[in-house]
Amino acid sequence: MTSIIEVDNLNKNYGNKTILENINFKVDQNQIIALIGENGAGKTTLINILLDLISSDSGTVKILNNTKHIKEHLGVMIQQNISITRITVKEIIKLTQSYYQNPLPYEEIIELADLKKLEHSKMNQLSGGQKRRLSFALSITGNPNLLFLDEPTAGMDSQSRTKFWQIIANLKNQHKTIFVTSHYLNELETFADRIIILQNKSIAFDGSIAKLRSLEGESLIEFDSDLLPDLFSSIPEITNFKKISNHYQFTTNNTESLMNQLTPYLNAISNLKVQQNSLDSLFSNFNTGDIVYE
Ligand SMILES: Nc1ncnc2c1ncn2[C@@H]1O[C@H](COP(=O)(O)OP(=O)(O)OP(=O)(O)O)[C@@H](O)[C@H]1O
Repeated sequence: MTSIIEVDNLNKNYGNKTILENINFKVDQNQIIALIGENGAGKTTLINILLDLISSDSGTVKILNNTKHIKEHLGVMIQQNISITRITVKEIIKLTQSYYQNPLPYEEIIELADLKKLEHSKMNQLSGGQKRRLSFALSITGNPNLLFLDEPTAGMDSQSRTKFWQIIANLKNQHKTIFVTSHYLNELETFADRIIILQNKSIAFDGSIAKLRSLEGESLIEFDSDLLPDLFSSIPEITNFKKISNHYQFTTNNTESLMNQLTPYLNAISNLKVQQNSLDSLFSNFNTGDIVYE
């Protein structure tokens, strides 16, 4: 299978500050890839390089095998909302359609982006979440094979977010590839096939959430206790250990054995919770060291 994105030995500096160092990855068709990292990790910089909006210092990027008319097959939702006074939602979508040879039909676009009720509103009269939906509408107008979405659901209410992700899942079922950054990790956890973590300028993890769980701990165990941390911190089944005030948080790949070891202390423990490790907690514990006290 040919890769739809190929990045080799990519490096980017701003002045004497290194932002991205030796970035390598490939993306195949028909996947939702989530790029995650803390604020300032370099996600937008990487997307902007992939889109050829800024240049790298070294390395190569191949998008859609560098075929002609790449732009015809690319959809982009950048982080900033664009707003032009006096132009309506309908006008800007129609204008955008005119740039493509085979755009999606207008009715389908506004249906997908849930903009029917707003089609005669002026762009600058839209709320932040509505502007995001318009931005999404414009990104899919050309019926692209590859979609880049930078913080697509920022500012959307929870109903719009749920609907948005259902649409993205449908687009994937139509063999589209979606490359997305977001700080809403619970959304990515449900929909992303692959997680790329950017940390310390490099790709620190690249794989499925199942792989991340198997490395970092399948289960998250939490409880409150005044017992001393030394009682727990050396239990070998713990992959990550965190204590914040009297709140304990463990991750493990062997829940049963760990629970057995907690049994003698149960009457000194309250609010015990055992759950599958979420992407949110996997990410916040990722590379923080095995034992953390705050
Ligand atoms: N034009 C620029 N000139 C100098 N430094 C920049 C420029 N653009 C970004 N940076 C720096 O590059 C780093 C990466 O920024 P970037 O916007 O790519 O991060 P990000 O992971 O997308 O962050 P966020 O989650 O906050 O959107 C930051 O330290 C930022 O200050």
